[in-house]
Amino acid sequence: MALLQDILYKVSLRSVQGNMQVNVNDLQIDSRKISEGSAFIAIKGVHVDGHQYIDTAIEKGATAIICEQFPLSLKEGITYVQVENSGVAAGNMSHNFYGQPSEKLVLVGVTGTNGKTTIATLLYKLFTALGYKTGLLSTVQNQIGGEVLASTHTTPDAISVNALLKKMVDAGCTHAFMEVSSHAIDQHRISGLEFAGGIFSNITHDHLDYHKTFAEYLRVKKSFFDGLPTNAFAVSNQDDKNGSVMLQNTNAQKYFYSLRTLADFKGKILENGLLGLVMIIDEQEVHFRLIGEFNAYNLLAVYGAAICLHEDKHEVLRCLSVLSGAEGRFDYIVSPKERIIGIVDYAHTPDALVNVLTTIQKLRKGHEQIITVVGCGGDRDTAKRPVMGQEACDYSDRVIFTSDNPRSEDPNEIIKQMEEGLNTAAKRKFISIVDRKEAIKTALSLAKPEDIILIAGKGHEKYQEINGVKHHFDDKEVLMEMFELFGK
Ligand SMILES: CC(=O)N[C@H]1[C@@H](OP(=O)(O)OP(=O)(O)OC[C@H]2O[C@@H](n3ccc(=O)[nH]c3=O)[C@H](O)[C@@H]2O)O[C@H](CO)[C@@H](O)[C@@H]1O[C@H](C)C(=O)N[C@@H](C)C(=O)N[C@H](CCC(=O)O)C(=O)O
Ligand SMILES: Nc1ncnc2c1ncn2[C@@H]1O[C@H](COP(=O)(O)OP(=O)(O)OP(=O)(O)O)[C@@H](O)[C@H]1O
Repeated sequence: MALLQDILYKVSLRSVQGNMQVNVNDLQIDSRKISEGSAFIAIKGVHVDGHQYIDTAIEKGATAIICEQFPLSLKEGITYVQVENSGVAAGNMSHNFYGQPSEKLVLVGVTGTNGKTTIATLLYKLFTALGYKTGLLSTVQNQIGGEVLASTHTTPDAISVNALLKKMVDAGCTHAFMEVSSHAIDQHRISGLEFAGGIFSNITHDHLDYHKTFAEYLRVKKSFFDGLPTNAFAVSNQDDKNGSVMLQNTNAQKYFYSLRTLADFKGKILENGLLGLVMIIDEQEVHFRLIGEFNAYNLLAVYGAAICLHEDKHEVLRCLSVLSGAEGRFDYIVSPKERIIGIVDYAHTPDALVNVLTTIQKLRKGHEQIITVVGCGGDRDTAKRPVMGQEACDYSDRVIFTSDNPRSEDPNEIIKQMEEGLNTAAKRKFISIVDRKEAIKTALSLAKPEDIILIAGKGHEKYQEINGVKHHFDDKEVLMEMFELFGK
């Protein structure tokens, strides 16, 4: 419980009708979650305008309304607060309501098209290994010093973020690492948070269904760094075309990592194989369990951030060397008899798919086939479908197009779009099997000893979303079932 006036600290107010000295029991941006004595923040969303639920919220017990426009008639006994931007207000108000938890933690945000989960998870594991009680907010899961909480978003809404950060403070966490998605930046889910640092991994074509243009996507990502305070650090990828642009207007202390040029955190890959990476970082040769060049970048980003947080470099490298990555990220199992390698990977963007396939190409001995099972999600960026279809064929010997999370779309239509524009060579390599389990089964039936099967797109997910219903589905589980079924 807190005073409305206190919760509105740092919020740009336009006008107020009613008493600011009322106690607020709870804060909500969703009228369906309102309880007695709550404050309801009306936000104009992508689908509907929250302002239309103001009266419903009052009927359910809201006593304070925060909005951009007052409703035509105001109800007695209710405090109405008009703000410039409800999304920004939601961020600041949540921060205040939950006792400004980000200021009591060393909070680091990770943004970029690919690598956020891996980097944030590695930081969580590293700082835990270094002896800190640590929190994590990620696509795969949220963690509070070892306690695992389900995750619904890459970056939850402002209220949930602050509630989770408060839980971390209450549990005695000193550090928190969180993924910062472009949707979250745009929707002000991180407004009001005090970051000790920000990390940029890379930026490529993605989420243009939401941001419309690449320039807008870039601007949104960059605004995260523009908003960092002077005492924060910003660590960026020098080898990404937009790595410098990302930090050009930040007030934070700038640092760069690179595998190619001189940088604050420079790495060199000596070996890149199925047993992991051998790298030189800061003149120290280290063996890592993670696989592939993109993970060399992730490791450098993590190393850079840890150094910015004044950790001892030898300790950091020692701890990093034994860590595995995030679940469903280049997660592989080998069949007992025929040594078929099954890789489950979350790659669901054109860039991530090429990355994982080129990594496999580099790691293969040469005689094995690469069989890829891949689909594209429904109700999301459609432009990537033909691109991913072609890429899968370019970098594999056999490809099976299948269903991902079709959501409200017809999976056959999605697959058709993946098939559109395939070149002649690609047309000879693919088949389409809409049922994902059947597709994996077929991949196994095609596989000869030591072949490599990549199942891309869903990684850690334990479900397949069809028409609003989440059906249990676990790529790795199906893969193991098929290894057994075929006795390979
Ligand atoms: C497209 C998008 O980002 N939508 C997010 C957005 O919802 P919205 O704008 O559609 O909300 P809306 O339905 O228009 O409603 C507007 C407002 O009215 C309120 N409302 C609505 C109905 C009602 O009866 N009463 C009521 O009060 C809603 O609570 C909301 O505050 O704001 C909600 C609250 O923060 C989010 O949960 C929701 O995420 C949806 C579920 C989603 O799927 N988002 C994805 C695209 C997303 O955010 N992904 C990124 C990761 C991307 C990546 O890197 O892969 C993420 O951070 O997870
Ligand atoms: N630094 C990187 N550069 C390019 N690709 C990467 C990088 N790190 C991981 N990947 C690839 O992208 C996939 C997604 O990785 P990860 O989950 O860490 O990214 P993410 O940014 O969190 O994505 P999402 O928000 O969609 O979960 C991985 O499975 C891997 O194939």
